Amino acid sequence: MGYRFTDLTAACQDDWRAYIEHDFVRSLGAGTLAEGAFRHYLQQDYLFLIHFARAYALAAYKSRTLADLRQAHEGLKAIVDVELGLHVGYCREWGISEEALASLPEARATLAYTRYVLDTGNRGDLLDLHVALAPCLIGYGEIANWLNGRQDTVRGEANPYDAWIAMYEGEEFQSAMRAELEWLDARLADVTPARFQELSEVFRDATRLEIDFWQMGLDRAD
Ligand SMILES: Cc1ncc(CO)c(N)n1
Repeated sequence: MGYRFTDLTAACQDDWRAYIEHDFVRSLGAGTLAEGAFRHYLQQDYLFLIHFARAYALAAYKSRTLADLRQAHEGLKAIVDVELGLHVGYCREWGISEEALASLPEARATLAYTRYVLDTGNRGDLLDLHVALAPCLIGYGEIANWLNGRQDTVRGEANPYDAWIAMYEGEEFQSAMRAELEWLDARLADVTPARFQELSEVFRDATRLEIDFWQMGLDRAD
């Protein structure tokens, strides 16, 4: 007993590395990612963020304490008021209008991932839901930091995807990631080995679905 977040990544080390160090991420960092792949990813990520916001609404519903309710409320507000606004603005810079976003067909990888998170939260409790969301929030923060530590990563105007890295290395996202790590470490500290096993399966499945999300971008799959 006495688990913490790093035990979840350790329990699916190969999948976790395959997600963090995916070819999509590497080529985005090097600035060599095909524009069409990035555009497809951005469009699907708009749909992802809408369901991500719904997952925070579910977290509010699943909350037993005012502190948890507040945390879910803050997460929902951050996605709806800040992240989605930024995303729409960012898509516009890439020539994707809000009307185009509103009428997008949802790719299977987006459907699978977002509905998996919502189903896991519905089936389980608040901890299940947070563990299903952890690869998103903690993973993207770790990806930005991993990219920054690499020789092959190109920053500034020479990389058309520089703003994407900047968003996830930024203090706002990084502090949300640290808060999530703290919350998870506190909750995982007193779960039983059997419960940890259940949670590590949720974490691994969500991580595999993040891998599919990157691959969907590379393949422009629908
Ligand atoms: C698919 C996906 N995972 C995580 C994040 C981080 O919020 C995102 N925007 N999209």
